[in-house]
Amino acid sequence: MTSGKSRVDSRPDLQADFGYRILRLLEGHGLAPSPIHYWIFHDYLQASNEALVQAVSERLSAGRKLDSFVLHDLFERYVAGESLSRFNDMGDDLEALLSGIISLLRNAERTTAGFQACLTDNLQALDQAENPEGLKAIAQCLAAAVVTASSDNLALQRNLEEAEQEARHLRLELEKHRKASITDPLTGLLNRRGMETEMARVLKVSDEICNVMLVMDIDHFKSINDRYGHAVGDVVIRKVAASLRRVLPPDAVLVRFGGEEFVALLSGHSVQDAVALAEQAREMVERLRLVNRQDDTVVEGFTISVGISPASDSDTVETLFARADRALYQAKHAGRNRVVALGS
Ligand SMILES: Nc1nc2c(ncn2[C@@H]2O[C@H](COP(=O)(O)OP(=O)(O)OP(=O)(O)O)[C@@H](O)[C@H]2O)c(=O)[nH]1
Repeated sequence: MTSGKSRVDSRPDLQADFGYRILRLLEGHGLAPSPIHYWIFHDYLQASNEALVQAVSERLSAGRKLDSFVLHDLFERYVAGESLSRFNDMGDDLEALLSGIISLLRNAERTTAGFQACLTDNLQALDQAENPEGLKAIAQCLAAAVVTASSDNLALQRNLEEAEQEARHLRLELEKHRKASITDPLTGLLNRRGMETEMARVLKVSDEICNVMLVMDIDHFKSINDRYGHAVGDVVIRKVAASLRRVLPPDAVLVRFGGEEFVALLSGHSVQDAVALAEQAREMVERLRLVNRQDDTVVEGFTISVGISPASDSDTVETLFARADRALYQAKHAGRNRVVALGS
């Protein structure tokens, strides 16, 4: 087995050819074309994962077997642990898996055609058989063809079932990792990575609708951390996030932008609506009281400032954010614990 350096071409004929090369390798190693097996050989042939290529090459040059157990282990070590962005490429791998399954079905078609040809030949021979010896030979030949065809079919069925099960598992994993990669673990809100995709989608689909962005920041948060400690600071961030979630409409895209800063995109709301909602959120946060369980002291006096800007038709997430952030700066500059809206 050798590792090719070429990237997979997106043309369907070349993709199918690449798929066939992987399937031939799978066949050569007596492995089912399951997604994980497929993936390992795919990355190996593509030489896209250096550590994996090295691990596979070492095994092969040491004459060690590549069985399903080894491939699952390689997957855990060198593929599943890679950066989450790798999961975005999984669509391509699943597509390749599909072409693998199609090729399996073609093989099955060929087996069935071969079986039919054997039946036809033997039926003709049956007409011409003149003695019991000849009949016996035909019967033996037919029996052998039936056994081969049914064991081929059984193997195919097993391979397809295994592939289907793993494809389902991969799809669930993919969804789990996709969600984790765009979620902020402290608050459960979208993180910055999710912000770009989700907000760009809203801006794109709702050209005719009024979109408004809010940028919200906890005031003097550094002093909360300094006075009560980082753990209490984290609880404050969570409480503020929960207040924002409660006040803002359920379809608002709400993001923890980082640290103590949050961003929301409202769709189908005027700037006046956004100001009213921001005022509600500001008041709710101002009223929050938190008891520090370590010494029973009450943590209070935290507030938020909010900057608001409506989106124009030509806005990207970045340009809209820059304006709403400017409004936030004005709110901070004017004394904090307030809402400032541009273009209202
Ligand atoms: N507890 C906690 N603190 C964080 C987290 N991320 C960032 N911080 C802290 O948040 C603080 C942000 O402080 P600054 O950017 O100076 O802003 P500020 O004190 O809120 O002041 P203004 O924004 O001007 O009102 C820093 O001390 C960071 O260390 C986090 O996840 N948890």
